[in-house]
Formats: sequence, C-alpha cells, structure tokens
Amino acid sequence: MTVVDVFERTSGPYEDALTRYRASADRLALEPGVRSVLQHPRREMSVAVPLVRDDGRVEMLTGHRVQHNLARGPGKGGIRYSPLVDLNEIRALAMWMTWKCALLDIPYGGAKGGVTVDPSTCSADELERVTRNFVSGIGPIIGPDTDIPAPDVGTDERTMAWIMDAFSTTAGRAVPGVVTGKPLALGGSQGRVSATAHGVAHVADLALKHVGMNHGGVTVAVHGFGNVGAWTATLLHQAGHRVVAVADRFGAVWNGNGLDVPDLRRHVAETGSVFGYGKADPLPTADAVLGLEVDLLVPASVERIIHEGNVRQVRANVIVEGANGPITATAGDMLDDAGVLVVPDILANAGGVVVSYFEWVQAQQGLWWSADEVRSRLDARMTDVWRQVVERASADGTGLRAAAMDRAVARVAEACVARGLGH
Ligand SMILES: NC(=O)C1=CN([C@@H]2O[C@H](COP(=O)(O)OP(=O)(O)OC[C@H]3O[C@@H](n4cnc5c(N)ncnc54)[C@H](O)[C@@H]3O)[C@@H](O)[C@H]2O)C=CC1
Ligand SMILES: O=C(O)CCC(=O)C(=O)O
Repeated sequence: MTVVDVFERTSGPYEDALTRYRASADRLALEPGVRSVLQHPRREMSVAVPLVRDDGRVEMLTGHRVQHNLARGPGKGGIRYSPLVDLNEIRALAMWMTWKCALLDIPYGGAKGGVTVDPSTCSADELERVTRNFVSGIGPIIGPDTDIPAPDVGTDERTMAWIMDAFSTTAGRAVPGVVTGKPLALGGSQGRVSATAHGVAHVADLALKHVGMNHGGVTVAVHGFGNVGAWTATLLHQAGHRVVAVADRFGAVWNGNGLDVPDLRRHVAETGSVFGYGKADPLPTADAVLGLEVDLLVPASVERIIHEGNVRQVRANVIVEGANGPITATAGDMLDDAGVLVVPDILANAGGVVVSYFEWVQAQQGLWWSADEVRSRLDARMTDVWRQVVERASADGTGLRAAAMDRAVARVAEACVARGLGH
C-alpha cells in the first residue's frame, strides 16, 4: 500500500477536513504538486502510553502527535485526552490548526495530539503519569522551535505544567516555551484560560450585528460546557444575552427566562455536570439543544454534532463554531443553502491559539502584558480577520467558511511553494 493509500483511509472528521480542503483547492485552482503536499500530514508519531493506576495495575493506551504542515513555522495545536481519540481525528484537527494559524496570520504550522484516555476515570496522579509517559514518547518531535502543544478537550493548564516539567527534566533545563496555556507561575499569559471563549463571544457579537441582531437579550444555546462552552456562556451572559440552554456529555438543561450561568457553573464544579441543575428543566438529550428556537447556537463540544440526520432541526439564525469541526461538511452545505450564518471554527475559536501566540511573544520579550492588554490585542486581531473574511465572502460570492478557507489555504500554499514545496 502506498503512502497515499494509507492517508485515503479516513474517519468522519478527517473526511470533513479533506472535503473542505479539496473544495478550497479547487476554488483556488492549486497546482497538483502543492495541492497534494497540503493534503498530507508532514509527520506523525503514535506511541504506546502506559497508564499506571494508583494500585499498580498497568493499562496500555495509545497517543498520537500529528504535524500537518510546518511551512510557516513550528507546529502548534492542543493535546486531547478522550477515550474516542483516534489517529484520523487527530489528522483532521492538525489540518484545521494549519488553516487557523494561517488565517490569523500567526507564525505557526498546524499540529495536534491526543491520548485515548478518559480523564474522568483517572486520579490526578494517574493523569500526571500518563502525561509524563506521553511526553517521553513524543518528546523527540516537540519543542519550542519545532512543535508547541497547548490545551484541548480533557486537558488544562495543569496538564501543560506537567508537559513542561517532563520535557524540561529530559533537557536538563527549564524549557517553558515547549507548551502554551501554562499556569502564570510558569510563564503563562493572562487571559489564556478564557481566550478561546473571548474570541467566540467577540465574533458572535460581530456576526449578530452583521445580520442586524445587535439588540440586547439575544437568546443563546451552547452545546458543550467545558473550557470553551462554559466561558462562552459566561461572557454572553455578562454581555446581557439570555443563555437559555446548555448541554454537556451527561445531559442538557433549559430555562426560557435565561440560566443564571455563574450559579450553574458552581453546580458543575460541585457535581461534574450540568445535569441535575435545580433552577432549570432537563432536556431529553444533550443534542436537544441543537433544535431549540434560539438566535445564536454555539456548538462547543466535539466534532460532527450537527450532521445530515439532525441539521434540518436547527432553528438558530447564527451558528458560531466554538468547537473544531462540529458541523459535517454535508450539513454545513445544507445550512449555507438554508441561509443560516455560520462562523467557521478556524475563525470563531482562534482566540485560544492567538493568545497562545501572545504567550510566546511575551516570553520572548520578557515583558508581561496586563489582562486588558491581552484582551484588546485579541479583540483587534479577531475583528481584523473577521472583516477580511466577510469582505472576501462578499467579493467571491461565497459563505464565510469558503472565504476563510481560501484565504488560509492560499497563504499556506504560497509558503510551501516559496520553500520549494517544503512543508
Ligand atoms: N481549549 C481550547 O483552548 C480550545 C478548544 N477548542 C475546541 O473546543 C471544543 C471544546 O474544547 P474544550 O472546551 O477545551 O474541552 P473540555 O474538555 O473543557 O469540554 C468539553 C465539553 O464538551 C462536552 N461534550 C463532550 N462530548 C459531548 C457530546 N457528545 N455531547 C455533548 N457534550 C459533549 C463535555 O462534557 C464538556 O462539557 C473542542 O472541539 C476543542 O478542540 C478550540 C480552540 C481552543
Ligand atoms: O492554543 C493553541 O496553541 C492551540 C489551541 C487549539 O488546539 C485549537 O485552536 O484547536
């Protein structure tokens, strides 16, 4: 089997990523050489990761790190801990990182990693050992100038601190630049924890204004209530919007008068889920939030939540993709045809990687910015790119996703060609 054949075996998210990439390559009339280069991950590593339980039992997990494209700079992208992680999913997420970094014009390529572990079944010590074993496996291909991980589903700043420590222990010196999303004590940036959500909320505001819904009290549903979903709900609530429903993997809750989001977050901190929150009604399934009649829907959980089977139930006017790949390629086309404004992931959730880049810039300068400074630089970058995408969509007569993809893919293609097709 040739290399190309191996990469042709896809899973759902990777199929979506390739479908959207190929559509963009067609629109841009990319030359066959560069077209083929951009379709293939540059480097992949899969490693066996022992999970040593607190009672000494050992379970073998699998971890991956995929670097999709490095033409514009070191690989950049999160590390996911989930039992559903698989190599093709990581390939898709790595490819999306390439386009996201290019669209936001930050000097990174695209990468992503993950381990097949359910963090909710592990103690902190078990997770620390998994993280250290994973880093010793992928250590040879990560580093401040080669590939810089960050948080994603199931990981957080504590995980980043362990990665930094494991990598530094091997190097024999502190290497804070090997990860972003670190705690402040290790050189993290103000505002990184909520940065993705700040970007989502900011772009949601721009999108609502774009469709003439800039009045207060917009109704909102959020699918996924982790870092991105819970912070987005908080910020939209603070902005005066009515967050009427939220879901996580255990269930969903609804209150037509608007949820008290800070109070709901306290419930989640105590119980681990939105499920069972007393000041709201339960919905039959988590996915029931997708069919609610709301102005704004924020899918902020995982890939392929809106698909051919449920897309016709969606009644929101505006969808802002907090998650990566939450809408399948086919369902996305159907939403475009139905006139729903969809702000694509590579723009909508880019706030996280933008502030990761700011973390790196601050560390380089040895100069730390205030939370307000980080926030205003983030807002400025997101507004700028939003305008570029809207202008291109209007000039090309396409939707926002096509415009964002075309801008990003063209930028990466140009870099690859300038390097003699290096990537
Ligand atoms: N953390 C970050 O800075 C960034 C995250 N993203 C993306 O945002 C999405 C969410 O990431 P995080 O909030 O960091 O993860 P997280 O692990 O903090 O939260 C994930 C949430 O989604 C829920 N969930 C998972 N599967 C679900 C399902 N099938 N149905 C309903 N709810 C489900 C979980 O219960 C949890 O509430 C992912 O697509 C991630 O790749 C994108 C950019 C940056
Ligand atoms: O902050 C980063 O470097 C990457 C965040 C990420 O994984 C993403 O944007 O999907």
